[in-house]
Amino acid sequence: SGTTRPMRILHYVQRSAKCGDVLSVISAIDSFCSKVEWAMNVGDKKGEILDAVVLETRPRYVLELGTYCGYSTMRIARLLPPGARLITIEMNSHYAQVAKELFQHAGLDAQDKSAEKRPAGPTCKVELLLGSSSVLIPQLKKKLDIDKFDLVFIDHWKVSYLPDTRLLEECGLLKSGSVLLADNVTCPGAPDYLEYVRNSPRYRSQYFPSQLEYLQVEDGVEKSVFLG
Ligand SMILES: O=c1[nH]cnc2c(O)cc(-c3ccc(F)cc3)cc12
Ligand SMILES: [Mg+2]
Repeated sequence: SGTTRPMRILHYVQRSAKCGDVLSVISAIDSFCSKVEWAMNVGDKKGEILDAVVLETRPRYVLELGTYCGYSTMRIARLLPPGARLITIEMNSHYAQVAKELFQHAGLDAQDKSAEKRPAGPTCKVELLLGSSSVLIPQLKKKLDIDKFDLVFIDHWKVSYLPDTRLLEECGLLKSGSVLLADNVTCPGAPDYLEYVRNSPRYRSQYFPSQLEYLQVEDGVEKSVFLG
């Protein structure tokens, strides 16, 4: 089969969203995925919860686990002040490539950190890392000169939610007040992660009920504040 789903999203956006207009790219993805073909973006309903948490947290350092086509990356980036840094990790190189092209269409100042040709240091807001989160998380402090994250959006593979959270703790990447926001804690579900953040004395956790992107199926996001 010729094209992939991410490519079909990209082509629809390139045809129908205004260049340099990140809101029109976000709404074009939502209209494609609600009218033409479902895709695993956080979507507009859970996206509004994400927006509210970003605005409330006013983060300077953000980590996203699971870029996919970059829909939530763009939702977050549009709400960050200049000088803030958004690191997004994707292990699928095709997804990462499509995300980069969507960022370009949106006029988002993004760079592919795995590409050597760009100048060193944070010249822009979004830094896309290609690789496995479990391999890259322990390298963030040294490679990217990051100390702690104010906000982590967890939206990759459900079996990695808990081990990667433990890894963030062990690598000293969370500070008292750091916020974890996890997508899909109901569908497909991340039961071991939920059990951990809801029972650990080191987190104050809150569930925001919503619906699975573009469908009438129950899902929700879990906001967990690290208490140090
Ligand atoms: O694998 C996923 N990663 C990140 N987000 C996801 C997401 O929002 C939804 C789903 C998903 C949900 C229902 C279904 F029937 C099939 C896939 C998967 C992921
Ligand atoms: Mg998701």
